Amino acid sequence: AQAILPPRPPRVSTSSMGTFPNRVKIVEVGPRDGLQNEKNIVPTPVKIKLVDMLSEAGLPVIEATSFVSPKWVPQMADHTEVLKGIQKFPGISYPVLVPNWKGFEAAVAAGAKEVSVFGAASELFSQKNVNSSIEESFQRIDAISKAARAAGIPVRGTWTPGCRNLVSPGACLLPQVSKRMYSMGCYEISLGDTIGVGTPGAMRDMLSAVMHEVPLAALAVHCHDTYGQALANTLMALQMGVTVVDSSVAGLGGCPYAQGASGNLATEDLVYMLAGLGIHTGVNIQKLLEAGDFICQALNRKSSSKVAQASCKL
Ligand SMILES: CC(C)(COP(=O)([O-])OP(=O)([O-])OC[C@H]1O[C@@H](n2cnc3c(N)ncnc32)[C@H](O)[C@@H]1OP(=O)([O-])[O-])[C@@H](O)C(=O)NCCC(=O)NCCSC(=O)C[C@@](C)(O)CC(=O)[O-]
Repeated sequence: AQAILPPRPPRVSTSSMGTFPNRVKIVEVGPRDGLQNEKNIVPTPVKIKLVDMLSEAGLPVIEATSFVSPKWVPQMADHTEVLKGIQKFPGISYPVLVPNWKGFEAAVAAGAKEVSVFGAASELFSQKNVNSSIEESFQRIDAISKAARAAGIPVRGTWTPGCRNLVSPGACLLPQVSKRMYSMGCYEISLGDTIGVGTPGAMRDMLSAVMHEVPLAALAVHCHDTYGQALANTLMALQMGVTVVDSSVAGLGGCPYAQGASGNLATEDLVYMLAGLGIHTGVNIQKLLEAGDFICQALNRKSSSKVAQASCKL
C-alpha cells in the first residue's frame, strides 16, 4: 500500500474556525482496544510484531495490552508475554490497561512503566464492563493511583459515558467523573465515545462541559466510528484545543461489553487528516500502513481505514 499525503495548505486561522494545534500526540490503542473484541485468539507473536511495527512507525504512545481477567476477555490472556516480548523503543510509552488491583500488580510484575485505568459514567455499563458500581470503580482507581504514584508509574484514565446518550453530559455525569479521576492523579483523561454515536455537536457540548472541570491540556478524545463520525468528532475536539487523540491502526476495535460498539477511529485516517492540516505527529504513514496491512492479513480482514483502502488502489 502506498499513501499519498495531502498537500499542505497555508495555515489559516479565523476566529470562527478556532486554531489548530501545531502538534498532536496520537495514542495508538490498536493492540489493546483493537484486538480485545476479536473472537479468534490472535497468536502472541503477531501481537508482539504489531506493537513493534507501530513503534517503528513512530507512534509516541502504544497501549500494548490489558491486564483484565482472562475469564472476561480471553483475547488479552497473554498480556504478560506481550508486554515482556515487545521491543521498548526509547521515547515511546507502552501503557497497559488495568481494571483492578490484581491487574495492576500483575502489570507491574510484568514490567509496566505506565498504566491506564478506566471507568464508566453509567451504572449499567459499569456493571457490565467491570462488574462493579461507579463508586467501586473509583475506589479501585484511587488505590491504584496511590500505589502507582509511590512507584513512579504514571496513570492515564479513560472515561466512557457508556450509554446511548453518550455525549450528553447531563445524562452521563462525564464532567464530574473526569474531574474526580483527574484529582486522583491521572495525568490525562481520555473521553471515550465507546459506541460511536457522538456527533461533532455533541462532542462540542461534552467537551465544553468537561473543560470547566479538567484542564484542556489533560484531556484526550477516543472516538469510535460506528456512525462514521469519528474523524469529524476528533476535528471538533482539535478545534477546541485538544491535542491528544486515541486511535487504532486499521480502525480495529470495539468493546466486548458495549453492544453495537464498532471500530475506533483509524490511525491512518487521523494521520492523513493531520498531515493535511500541517499538524506534526512524528508518524511515518508508510510504516503505519504496513503495520495495518500486517494485522489485517493476520486477521484475514479488510482494513477499515479509508486511507489504507485508497492507498491499495493507487
Ligand atoms: C474487573 C473484572 C476483573 C472484575 O471481574 P469479577 O468477576 O468481578 O472479578 P473477581 O474479583 O470476582 O474475580 C473473578 C476471577 O477473576 C480473576 N481476576 C480478577 N481480576 C483479574 C485480573 N485483573 N487479571 C486476572 N484475573 C483476574 C480472579 O482471580 C477470579 O479468578 P478465580 O478465583 O475465579 O479463578 C472483570 O470485570 C474484567 O476483567 N473486566 C474487564 C472488561 C474489559 O476488558 N472491557 C474492555 C475494556 S474497557 C473499553 O474497552 C472501553 C475503553 C477504555 O476502550 C474506552 C472506549 O472504548 O471508549
